[in-house]
Amino acid sequence: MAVLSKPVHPNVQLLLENYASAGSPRTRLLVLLATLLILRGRIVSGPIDVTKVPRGKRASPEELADALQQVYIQEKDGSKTLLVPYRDQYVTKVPISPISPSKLASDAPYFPIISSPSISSSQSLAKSKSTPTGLNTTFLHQLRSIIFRIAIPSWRSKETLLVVMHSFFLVLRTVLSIGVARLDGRIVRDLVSADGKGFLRGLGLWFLLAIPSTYTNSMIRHLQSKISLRIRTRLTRYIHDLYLSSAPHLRYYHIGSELEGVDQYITADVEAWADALAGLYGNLLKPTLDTLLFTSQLSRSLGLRGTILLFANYYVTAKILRAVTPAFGRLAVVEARLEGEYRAGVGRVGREGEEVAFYDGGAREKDILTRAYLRLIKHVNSIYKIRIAYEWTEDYVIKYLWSAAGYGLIAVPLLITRTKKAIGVQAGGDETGGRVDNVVAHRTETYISNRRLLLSLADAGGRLMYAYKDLLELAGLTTRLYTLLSTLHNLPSMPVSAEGDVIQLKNVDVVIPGSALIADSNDTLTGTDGEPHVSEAKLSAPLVRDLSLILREGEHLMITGSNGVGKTAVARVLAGLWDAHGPLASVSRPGPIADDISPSPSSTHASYAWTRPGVFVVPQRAYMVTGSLLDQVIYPHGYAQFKASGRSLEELREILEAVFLGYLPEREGGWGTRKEWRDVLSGGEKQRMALARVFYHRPRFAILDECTSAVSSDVEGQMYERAKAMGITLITISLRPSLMKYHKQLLTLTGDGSGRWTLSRVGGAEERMEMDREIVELEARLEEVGKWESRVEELEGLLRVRDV
Ligand SMILES: Nc1ncnc2c1ncn2[C@@H]1O[C@H](COP(=O)(O)OP(=O)(O)OP(=O)(O)O)[C@@H](O)[C@H]1O
Repeated sequence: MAVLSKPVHPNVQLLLENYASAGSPRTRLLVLLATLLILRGRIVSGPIDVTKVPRGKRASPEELADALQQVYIQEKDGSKTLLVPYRDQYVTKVPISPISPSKLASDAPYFPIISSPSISSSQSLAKSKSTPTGLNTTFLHQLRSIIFRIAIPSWRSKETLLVVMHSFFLVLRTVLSIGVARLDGRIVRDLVSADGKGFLRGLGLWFLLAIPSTYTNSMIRHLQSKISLRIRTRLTRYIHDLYLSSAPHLRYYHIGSELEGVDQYITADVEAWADALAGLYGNLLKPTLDTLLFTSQLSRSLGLRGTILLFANYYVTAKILRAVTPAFGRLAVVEARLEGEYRAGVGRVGREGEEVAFYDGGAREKDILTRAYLRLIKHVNSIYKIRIAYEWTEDYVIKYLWSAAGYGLIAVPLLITRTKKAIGVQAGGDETGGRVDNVVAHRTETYISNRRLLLSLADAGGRLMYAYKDLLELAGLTTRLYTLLSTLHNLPSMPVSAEGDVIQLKNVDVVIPGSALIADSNDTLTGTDGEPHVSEAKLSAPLVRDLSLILREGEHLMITGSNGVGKTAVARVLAGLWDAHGPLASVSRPGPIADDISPSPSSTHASYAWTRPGVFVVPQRAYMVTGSLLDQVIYPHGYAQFKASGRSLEELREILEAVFLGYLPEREGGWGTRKEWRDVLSGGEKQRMALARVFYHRPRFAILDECTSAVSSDVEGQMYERAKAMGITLITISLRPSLMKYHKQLLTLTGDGSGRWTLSRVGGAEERMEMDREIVELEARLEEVGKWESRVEELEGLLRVRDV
């Protein structure tokens, strides 16, 4: 274990030696506690996977600059070490090991979708697995899957060590509580029997015992927070790996239609679940232990009758409280959902602020947000109301009923057993006054100890009841978390298309996925690969029917057709975002290819080895990533990949100049400037930046989806020519006829609802016929010009006559 491999602290060495030579058990106990105090720091710092640069060693400016640009070190085993700047002077190294696909695949069977028969087949995946949230076997199954597959995957994990330490301190606290109860009784006994020395000794011990007691309390809180944080980290990393999976899964893309408010699930729900689980362990273990130990302690002095009464008390209490406990789990689920809706509303206004401002839509947005907030608050208020009755009953039962029962139980030994003995002793007539005092002192000691134990017992009972409520809330949160995980695990992935040198679509029906992700066993056909495939009968009419085309390098294609006809839908199929339907459908795409690239035809820079992506899509809405100006150009690559590629800033500047954005680094204060680029760049600048990415990556095929609509025609033309000169084959989706001349093929989607399409060569017979038709039309119109002119003259003549 890493903790034990560290050199032993000199103070610990000294204490261990003292421990060996210590005489009395009490001294040994004190030495042991002091040793634990010193070891604590080392044990607790053990499970953290953040290695700090040694204290005092500051990072060099280069290291800091690298860290600021999010550089990571790629390790040999495939993991990464992220360099995170901290306190402006240090760099923290955070090792990140991605979860292997085989681990994800082996976990998938543990997260099946639980379908409810009451849900109709047309409802989505997530809705179909809404399960009752209570303490039932479903909950246990879900909890077990999340804990043992993700949160604490192995008994040798650091989380286990933390749980063991937490358990140790929880037991220690209970043991110390019993010690305190005993000592309390002893002090009062010495006081009653006027034993000054004993009283002072007891007081001294009291202060000594206070040290480990208070320390134990703070350690319990500390370890609980640590466990919660570690569990949250594990879950978050796991979910990130699943959620942000690359093709063919693209779960972040497909989950949108399945689960609303995914951000709420990933952020707030994961945190709440980790907190609830870590808190519940302590809240359950401690009072359970307390109840067991205190009960065994009490039963010694209460005798059989008292013990039976004590258990009768427990039974009645549990019955009453179960009857009045509301469905906290279900309430927690609804609260989390409403919280998510409100949060999503606030996020939307933040994102679309400018659009809302142009419409001056603040008042309308306020209405929407207020409505979402009021729905949430109404629910939270109703929970508070439900809680009043529950907490009132709980307080009454735990505080007053238990205390009354406690008095009764204490009276058993005092009034019956001991009184008889005392009377018997007094009746003997040979007792001295001192012995009577002794009896009273012992009776007081028993009373004080028992009373303290009973108070602690009442406290433990209260905590157990709270833990029951927490358990129900955990059940609710578990349902939410499980819903997220099972949805992520069960999203059908797109079939991997064949790789070739050309883009080829054969007999493809382009269909809106809508009902395409129902993984219900009744509606889904399972393919030979075990992945769920969608029943064809469920799908709506195709936007484009039986599409077949082959696109070789250099055969630039333009896709056109009226709005909403399905042009982008074709691009989605080409990019592998949508499935290709049809009994004989097949898609093949070119894969990445290694190439030696010289930066630009005119450049003096040395050429470099570069892997050109097969297909690169520039979407209709320009996307700006969080990060520096440099990050915008190289997206989806990061700074580390840029550095590793050996490409230079000079080359990036050339690329920006090619898209007429050469002024940006100066205007924005350099390549490293971080801004909200979505707002800083104009619409046209964002579109040019998107083309700069195409020039940077140099894909074999680039799909440009109306991504130059805000760029002036001359600039657009120059960018098109440059892309072609770089050897990029263009697939342009556009309604602008002026772009046709840069392409060799034209795919026209007719858009009459039949899904028909035509593929023609630009400048080919069909296009010439089209032009001829247009010329005939225009000539016919020109012939009418003479008639219109004479009519104008006629009208002007009439007006002149009227004026006279
Ligand atoms: N995720 C989706 N869910 C439901 N319908 C969708 C979805 N995506 C697209 N559609 C519908 O499919 C049709 C085709 O959409 P597409 O974006 O391909 O149109 P387009 O031809 O590119 O139009 P435009 O020229 O306006 O960009 C539209 O009617 C659209 O409403």
